[in-house]
Amino acid sequence: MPIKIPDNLPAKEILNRENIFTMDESVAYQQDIRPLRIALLNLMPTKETTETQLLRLIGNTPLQVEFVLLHPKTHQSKNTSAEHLATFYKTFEDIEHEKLDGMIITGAPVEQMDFEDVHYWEELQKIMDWSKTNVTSTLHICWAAQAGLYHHFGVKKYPLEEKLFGVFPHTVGIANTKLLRGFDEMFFVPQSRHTEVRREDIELHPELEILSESEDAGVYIAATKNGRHIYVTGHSEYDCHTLKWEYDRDINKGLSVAVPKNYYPNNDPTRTPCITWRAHANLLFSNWLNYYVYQETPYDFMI
Ligand SMILES: CC(=O)SCCNC(=O)CCNC(=O)[C@H](O)C(C)(C)COP(=O)(O)OP(=O)(O)OC[C@H]1O[C@@H](n2cnc3c(N)ncnc32)[C@H](O)[C@@H]1OP(=O)(O)O
Ligand SMILES: N[C@@H](CCO)C(=O)O
Repeated sequence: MPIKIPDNLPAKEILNRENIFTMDESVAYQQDIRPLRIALLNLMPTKETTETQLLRLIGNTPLQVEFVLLHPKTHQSKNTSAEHLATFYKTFEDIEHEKLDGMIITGAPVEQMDFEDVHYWEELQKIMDWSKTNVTSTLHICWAAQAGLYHHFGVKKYPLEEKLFGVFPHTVGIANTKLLRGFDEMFFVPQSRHTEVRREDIELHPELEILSESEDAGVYIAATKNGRHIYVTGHSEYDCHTLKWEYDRDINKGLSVAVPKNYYPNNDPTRTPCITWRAHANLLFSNWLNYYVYQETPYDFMI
Protein backbone atom coordinates (compact mmCIF):
# COMPACT_ATOMS: atom_id res chain seq x y z
CA MET A 1 0.00 0.00 0.00
CA PRO A 2 1.28 3.54 -0.59
CA ILE A 3 2.30 5.62 2.39
CA LYS A 4 0.16 8.68 2.96
CA ILE A 5 2.44 11.46 4.22
CA PRO A 6 2.19 15.24 4.69
CA ASP A 7 2.67 17.03 1.36
CA ASN A 8 6.03 18.69 2.26
CA LEU A 9 7.81 16.06 4.43
CA PRO A 10 11.53 15.88 3.34
CA ALA A 11 11.50 12.04 3.37
CA LYS A 12 9.08 12.16 0.46
CA GLU A 13 11.73 13.27 -2.02
CA ILE A 14 14.22 10.58 -0.90
CA LEU A 15 11.58 7.84 -1.11
CA ASN A 16 10.37 9.03 -4.49
CA ARG A 17 13.95 8.82 -5.81
CA GLU A 18 14.00 5.17 -4.64
CA ASN A 19 10.65 4.71 -6.43
CA ILE A 20 8.97 4.03 -3.05
CA PHE A 21 5.35 4.88 -3.63
CA THR A 22 4.09 7.77 -1.51
CA MET A 23 0.84 9.65 -1.79
CA ASP A 24 0.04 13.25 -0.94
CA GLU A 25 -2.80 13.84 1.51
CA SER A 26 -4.65 15.58 -1.31
CA VAL A 27 -4.48 12.48 -3.57
CA ALA A 28 -5.29 10.08 -0.71
CA TYR A 29 -8.60 11.84 -0.04
CA GLN A 30 -9.69 11.08 -3.60
CA GLN A 31 -8.78 7.37 -3.58
CA ASP A 32 -11.69 4.91 -3.67
CA ILE A 33 -11.47 1.20 -2.91
CA ARG A 34 -13.39 -1.71 -4.39
CA PRO A 35 -12.65 -5.47 -4.64
CA LEU A 36 -10.22 -6.39 -7.42
CA ARG A 37 -11.32 -8.83 -10.10
CA ILE A 38 -8.49 -11.20 -10.99
CA ALA A 39 -8.80 -14.13 -13.40
CA LEU A 40 -6.67 -17.26 -13.37
CA LEU A 41 -6.46 -18.80 -16.84
CA ASN A 42 -5.44 -22.25 -15.66
CA LEU A 43 -3.66 -24.24 -18.39
CA MET A 44 -2.11 -26.77 -16.03
CA PRO A 45 -3.28 -30.39 -16.01
CA THR A 46 -2.99 -30.36 -12.22
CA LYS A 47 -5.56 -27.56 -11.92
CA GLU A 48 -6.54 -28.01 -8.28
CA THR A 49 -2.91 -27.89 -7.10
CA THR A 50 -2.24 -24.74 -9.14
CA GLU A 51 -5.41 -23.02 -7.89
CA THR A 52 -4.29 -23.63 -4.31
CA GLN A 53 -0.72 -22.42 -4.94
CA LEU A 54 -1.80 -19.19 -6.60
CA LEU A 55 -4.67 -18.46 -4.20
CA ARG A 56 -2.22 -18.80 -1.31
CA LEU A 57 -0.09 -16.01 -2.83
CA ILE A 58 -2.96 -13.80 -4.04
CA GLY A 59 -4.61 -14.10 -0.62
CA ASN A 60 -1.60 -12.47 1.07
CA THR A 61 -2.94 -8.94 0.69
CA PRO A 62 -5.21 -6.55 2.56
CA LEU A 63 -7.09 -5.98 -0.72
CA GLN A 64 -10.32 -7.84 -1.43
CA VAL A 65 -9.94 -10.04 -4.48
CA GLU A 66 -12.71 -11.70 -6.48
CA PHE A 67 -11.10 -14.69 -8.21
CA VAL A 68 -12.44 -15.89 -11.58
CA LEU A 69 -11.26 -19.32 -12.76
CA LEU A 70 -10.96 -19.85 -16.53
CA HIS A 71 -10.04 -22.92 -18.58
CA PRO A 72 -9.55 -23.17 -22.34
CA LYS A 73 -12.76 -24.28 -24.04
CA THR A 74 -10.87 -25.73 -27.00
CA HIS A 75 -9.00 -28.36 -24.95
CA GLN A 76 -10.58 -31.44 -23.37
CA SER A 77 -8.86 -31.84 -20.00
CA LYS A 78 -7.77 -35.41 -19.16
CA ASN A 79 -6.47 -34.81 -15.67
CA THR A 80 -9.12 -32.48 -14.19
CA SER A 81 -12.68 -33.76 -13.84
CA ALA A 82 -15.44 -32.31 -15.99
CA GLU A 83 -17.41 -31.84 -12.77
CA HIS A 84 -14.70 -29.65 -11.22
CA LEU A 85 -14.53 -27.51 -14.36
CA ALA A 86 -18.33 -27.22 -14.63
CA THR A 87 -18.67 -26.25 -10.97
CA PHE A 88 -15.86 -23.75 -10.58
CA TYR A 89 -14.66 -22.63 -14.02
CA LYS A 90 -15.81 -20.31 -16.76
CA THR A 91 -14.48 -19.96 -20.30
CA PHE A 92 -13.34 -16.87 -22.15
CA GLU A 93 -16.72 -16.56 -23.92
CA ASP A 94 -18.39 -16.04 -20.53
CA ILE A 95 -16.26 -12.99 -19.70
CA GLU A 96 -15.13 -11.51 -22.99
CA HIS A 97 -17.48 -8.54 -22.67
CA GLU A 98 -16.12 -7.70 -19.23
CA LYS A 99 -12.99 -6.00 -17.89
CA LEU A 100 -10.51 -7.45 -15.42
CA ASP A 101 -8.11 -5.73 -13.07
CA GLY A 102 -5.60 -8.55 -13.40
CA MET A 103 -5.10 -11.92 -15.06
CA ILE A 104 -2.63 -14.73 -14.41
CA ILE A 105 -1.94 -17.23 -17.19
CA THR A 106 -0.26 -20.40 -15.92
CA GLY A 107 2.37 -22.71 -17.35
CA ALA A 108 1.49 -25.87 -19.27
CA PRO A 109 3.40 -29.08 -20.12
CA VAL A 110 3.46 -28.24 -23.84
CA GLU A 111 6.75 -26.38 -24.09
CA GLN A 112 8.36 -28.97 -26.36
CA MET A 113 5.60 -28.58 -28.96
CA ASP A 114 5.37 -25.79 -31.49
CA PHE A 115 2.95 -23.16 -30.22
CA GLU A 116 0.71 -23.79 -33.21
CA ASP A 117 0.28 -27.49 -32.22
CA VAL A 118 -1.22 -26.68 -28.83
CA HIS A 119 -4.98 -27.36 -29.00
CA TYR A 120 -5.95 -24.00 -27.49
CA TRP A 121 -3.36 -21.85 -29.29
CA GLU A 122 -5.92 -19.86 -31.31
CA GLU A 123 -8.12 -19.36 -28.27
CA LEU A 124 -5.11 -18.28 -26.21
CA GLN A 125 -4.02 -15.81 -28.89
CA LYS A 126 -7.51 -14.30 -28.82
CA ILE A 127 -7.38 -14.01 -25.02
CA MET A 128 -3.89 -12.45 -25.15
CA ASP A 129 -5.05 -9.87 -27.72
CA TRP A 130 -8.11 -9.11 -25.60
CA SER A 131 -5.91 -8.64 -22.52
CA LYS A 132 -4.28 -5.60 -24.17
CA THR A 133 -7.50 -3.61 -23.85
CA ASN A 134 -9.53 -5.41 -21.18
CA VAL A 135 -7.02 -6.23 -18.43
CA THR A 136 -4.95 -3.73 -16.44
CA SER A 137 -2.02 -6.13 -15.92
CA THR A 138 -1.44 -9.73 -17.04
CA LEU A 139 1.12 -12.01 -15.39
CA HIS A 140 2.32 -14.91 -17.55
CA ILE A 141 4.01 -17.88 -15.87
CA CYS A 142 6.55 -20.32 -17.43
CA TRP A 143 5.12 -21.65 -20.73
CA ALA A 144 2.60 -18.78 -20.76
CA ALA A 145 5.56 -16.35 -20.53
CA GLN A 146 7.07 -17.99 -23.62
CA ALA A 147 3.69 -17.98 -25.36
CA GLY A 148 3.07 -14.31 -24.53
CA LEU A 149 6.54 -13.19 -25.64
CA TYR A 150 6.10 -15.13 -28.89
CA HIS A 151 2.58 -13.91 -29.60
CA HIS A 152 3.08 -10.24 -28.71
CA PHE A 153 6.72 -9.81 -29.82
CA GLY A 154 7.76 -12.82 -31.94
CA VAL A 155 10.37 -13.83 -29.30
CA LYS A 156 11.23 -17.52 -29.86
CA LYS A 157 11.79 -20.31 -27.36
CA TYR A 158 14.79 -22.62 -27.70
CA PRO A 159 15.27 -26.19 -26.45
CA LEU A 160 17.78 -26.64 -23.60
CA GLU A 161 20.37 -29.40 -23.73
CA GLU A 162 19.06 -30.74 -20.45
CA LYS A 163 16.04 -29.87 -18.32
CA LEU A 164 16.60 -26.81 -16.16
CA PHE A 165 15.50 -28.34 -12.90
CA GLY A 166 16.09 -27.07 -9.38
CA VAL A 167 16.23 -23.94 -7.27
CA PHE A 168 18.59 -21.28 -8.60
CA PRO A 169 19.98 -17.94 -7.40
CA HIS A 170 18.55 -14.94 -9.28
CA THR A 171 19.43 -11.26 -9.17
CA VAL A 172 17.58 -7.96 -9.48
CA GLY A 173 18.41 -6.46 -12.89
CA ILE A 174 17.02 -2.93 -12.54
CA ALA A 175 17.31 -1.05 -9.24
CA ASN A 176 14.11 0.23 -7.60
CA THR A 177 11.75 -1.55 -9.95
CA LYS A 178 8.36 -1.77 -8.25
CA LEU A 179 7.77 -5.45 -9.06
CA LEU A 180 10.90 -6.38 -7.08
CA ARG A 181 10.43 -3.91 -4.22
CA GLY A 182 11.85 -5.35 -1.01
CA PHE A 183 13.72 -8.19 -2.76
CA ASP A 184 17.19 -9.15 -1.60
CA GLU A 185 19.90 -8.61 -4.24
CA MET A 186 20.09 -12.37 -4.64
CA PHE A 187 17.06 -14.61 -4.17
CA PHE A 188 16.02 -18.17 -5.06
CA VAL A 189 13.46 -19.34 -7.61
CA PRO A 190 12.41 -22.88 -8.62
CA GLN A 191 12.81 -23.59 -12.33
CA SER A 192 11.50 -26.65 -14.13
CA ARG A 193 11.57 -26.48 -17.92
CA HIS A 194 13.11 -27.86 -21.09
CA THR A 195 13.19 -24.60 -23.07
CA GLU A 196 14.30 -20.99 -22.67
CA VAL A 197 13.85 -17.48 -24.05
CA ARG A 198 17.01 -15.44 -24.64
CA ARG A 199 18.10 -12.00 -23.48
CA GLU A 200 19.31 -10.96 -26.96
CA ASP A 201 15.88 -11.63 -28.51
CA ILE A 202 14.07 -9.65 -25.81
CA GLU A 203 16.54 -6.75 -26.14
CA LEU A 204 15.42 -6.24 -29.75
CA HIS A 205 12.15 -4.85 -28.37
CA PRO A 206 12.45 -1.43 -26.75
CA GLU A 207 8.99 -1.83 -25.15
CA LEU A 208 10.38 -4.68 -23.01
CA GLU A 209 12.81 -4.68 -20.11
CA ILE A 210 14.48 -7.53 -18.26
CA LEU A 211 13.86 -7.14 -14.54
CA SER A 212 15.62 -10.22 -13.24
CA GLU A 213 17.82 -13.04 -14.46
CA SER A 214 20.12 -15.79 -13.29
CA GLU A 215 23.57 -17.04 -14.32
CA ASP A 216 22.21 -20.60 -14.27
CA ALA A 217 18.65 -20.06 -15.44
CA GLY A 218 18.82 -17.07 -17.83
CA VAL A 219 15.99 -14.55 -18.07
CA TYR A 220 13.59 -14.80 -15.10
CA ILE A 221 11.30 -11.76 -15.46
CA ALA A 222 10.73 -9.56 -18.51
CA ALA A 223 7.97 -6.95 -18.64
CA THR A 224 6.57 -4.26 -20.86
CA LYS A 225 7.75 -0.88 -19.60
CA ASN A 226 4.14 0.15 -18.93
CA GLY A 227 3.72 -2.91 -16.63
CA ARG A 228 0.69 -4.26 -18.49
CA HIS A 229 2.38 -7.54 -19.42
CA ILE A 230 4.73 -9.41 -17.14
CA TYR A 231 6.54 -12.60 -18.18
CA VAL A 232 7.92 -14.85 -15.42
CA THR A 233 9.87 -17.93 -16.55
CA GLY A 234 10.20 -19.58 -13.13
CA HIS A 235 7.78 -21.13 -10.68
CA SER A 236 7.86 -19.04 -7.51
CA GLU A 237 4.33 -20.33 -6.81
CA TYR A 238 5.54 -23.96 -6.42
CA ASP A 239 5.10 -25.57 -2.99
CA CYS A 240 8.05 -27.02 -1.11
CA HIS A 241 7.35 -30.51 -2.53
CA THR A 242 6.36 -29.74 -6.14
CA LEU A 243 9.83 -30.35 -7.63
CA LYS A 244 10.10 -33.57 -5.60
CA TRP A 245 6.72 -34.66 -6.97
CA GLU A 246 7.91 -33.99 -10.55
CA TYR A 247 11.21 -35.77 -9.91
CA ASP A 248 9.55 -38.85 -8.34
CA ARG A 249 6.99 -38.93 -11.16
CA ASP A 250 9.73 -39.06 -13.80
CA ILE A 251 11.89 -41.59 -11.91
CA ASN A 252 8.82 -43.84 -11.45
CA LYS A 253 8.23 -43.62 -15.20
CA GLY A 254 11.80 -44.82 -15.77
CA LEU A 255 12.90 -41.53 -17.31
CA SER A 256 16.49 -40.39 -16.93
CA VAL A 257 16.18 -37.13 -15.04
CA ALA A 258 18.83 -35.40 -12.93
CA VAL A 259 18.20 -34.66 -9.26
CA PRO A 260 16.82 -31.09 -8.97
CA LYS A 261 19.76 -28.80 -8.14
CA ASN A 262 20.11 -26.90 -4.83
CA TYR A 263 16.88 -28.41 -3.52
CA TYR A 264 17.46 -31.41 -1.28
CA PRO A 265 19.89 -31.04 1.65
CA ASN A 266 23.31 -32.12 0.24
CA ASN A 267 21.50 -32.81 -3.06
CA ASP A 268 20.35 -36.10 -1.53
CA PRO A 269 16.87 -37.00 -2.87
CA THR A 270 16.17 -39.29 0.09
CA ARG A 271 16.13 -36.21 2.35
CA THR A 272 13.25 -33.76 2.85
CA PRO A 273 13.63 -30.61 0.72
CA CYS A 274 13.65 -27.22 2.38
CA ILE A 275 11.84 -24.22 0.87
CA THR A 276 14.08 -21.19 0.19
CA TRP A 277 11.85 -19.08 -2.10
CA ARG A 278 8.60 -18.49 -0.17
CA ALA A 279 9.31 -14.93 1.00
CA HIS A 280 10.17 -13.72 -2.49
CA ALA A 281 7.17 -15.49 -4.00
CA ASN A 282 4.90 -13.64 -1.59
CA LEU A 283 6.59 -10.31 -2.35
CA LEU A 284 6.39 -10.83 -6.10
CA PHE A 285 2.65 -11.41 -6.03
CA SER A 286 1.84 -8.69 -3.49
CA ASN A 287 3.96 -6.16 -5.42
CA TRP A 288 2.18 -7.10 -8.65
CA LEU A 289 -1.26 -6.84 -7.04
CA ASN A 290 -0.47 -3.51 -5.42
CA TYR A 291 1.65 -1.56 -7.90
CA TYR A 292 0.61 -3.04 -11.25
CA VAL A 293 -3.05 -3.82 -10.56
CA TYR A 294 -4.59 -1.89 -7.68
CA GLN A 295 -2.71 1.41 -8.12
CA GLU A 296 -3.18 1.39 -11.91
CA THR A 297 -6.68 0.07 -12.48
CA PRO A 298 -9.44 2.67 -12.84
CA TYR A 299 -12.10 2.69 -10.10
CA ASP A 300 -14.92 2.52 -12.64
CA PHE A 301 -13.14 0.04 -14.97
CA MET A 302 -15.99 -2.48 -14.92
CA ILE A 303 -18.87 -0.09 -15.63
C1 LIG B 1 7.11 -25.22 -18.78
C2 LIG B 1 6.01 -25.03 -17.87
O1 LIG B 1 5.13 -24.24 -18.10
S1 LIG B 1 6.02 -25.99 -16.48
C3 LIG B 1 4.34 -26.23 -16.16
C4 LIG B 1 3.89 -27.55 -16.60
N1 LIG B 1 4.06 -28.48 -15.53
C5 LIG B 1 3.20 -29.41 -15.27
O2 LIG B 1 2.19 -29.55 -15.94
C6 LIG B 1 3.52 -30.29 -14.13
C7 LIG B 1 2.40 -31.22 -13.81
N2 LIG B 1 2.04 -32.09 -14.94
C8 LIG B 1 2.35 -33.39 -14.97
O3 LIG B 1 3.01 -33.86 -14.09
C9 LIG B 1 1.88 -34.25 -16.13
O4 LIG B 1 1.49 -33.41 -17.19
C10 LIG B 1 0.70 -35.17 -15.72
C11 LIG B 1 1.24 -36.19 -14.72
C12 LIG B 1 -0.43 -34.40 -15.04
C13 LIG B 1 0.12 -35.87 -16.95
O5 LIG B 1 1.16 -36.37 -17.75
P1 LIG B 1 0.99 -37.52 -18.89
O6 LIG B 1 0.08 -38.58 -18.41
O7 LIG B 1 2.35 -37.91 -19.31
O8 LIG B 1 0.35 -36.76 -20.12
P2 LIG B 1 -1.14 -36.52 -20.60
O9 LIG B 1 -1.30 -37.25 -21.89
O10 LIG B 1 -2.13 -36.78 -19.51
O11 LIG B 1 -1.13 -34.96 -20.97
C14 LIG B 1 -0.57 -34.07 -20.14
C15 LIG B 1 -1.02 -32.67 -20.43
O12 LIG B 1 -0.30 -32.13 -21.51
C16 LIG B 1 -1.08 -31.12 -22.10
N3 LIG B 1 -1.20 -31.41 -23.52
C17 LIG B 1 -0.66 -32.46 -24.17
N4 LIG B 1 -0.85 -32.29 -25.49
C18 LIG B 1 -1.50 -31.13 -25.67
C19 LIG B 1 -1.95 -30.40 -26.81
N5 LIG B 1 -1.75 -30.83 -28.07
N6 LIG B 1 -2.56 -29.22 -26.59
C20 LIG B 1 -2.76 -28.75 -25.36
N7 LIG B 1 -2.35 -29.38 -24.25
C21 LIG B 1 -1.73 -30.56 -24.41
C22 LIG B 1 -2.41 -31.09 -21.40
O13 LIG B 1 -2.33 -30.11 -20.36
C23 LIG B 1 -2.48 -32.48 -20.78
O14 LIG B 1 -3.23 -32.54 -19.60
P3 LIG B 1 -4.78 -32.15 -19.51
O15 LIG B 1 -5.47 -32.79 -20.66
O16 LIG B 1 -5.22 -32.64 -18.20
O17 LIG B 1 -4.81 -30.64 -19.62
N1 LIG C 1 7.54 -28.46 -14.90
C1 LIG C 1 7.22 -29.38 -15.94
C2 LIG C 1 8.07 -29.22 -17.17
C3 LIG C 1 7.36 -29.78 -18.36
O1 LIG C 1 6.80 -28.78 -19.16
C4 LIG C 1 7.27 -30.79 -15.41
O2 LIG C 1 8.32 -31.25 -14.95
O3 LIG C 1 6.24 -31.41 -15.46
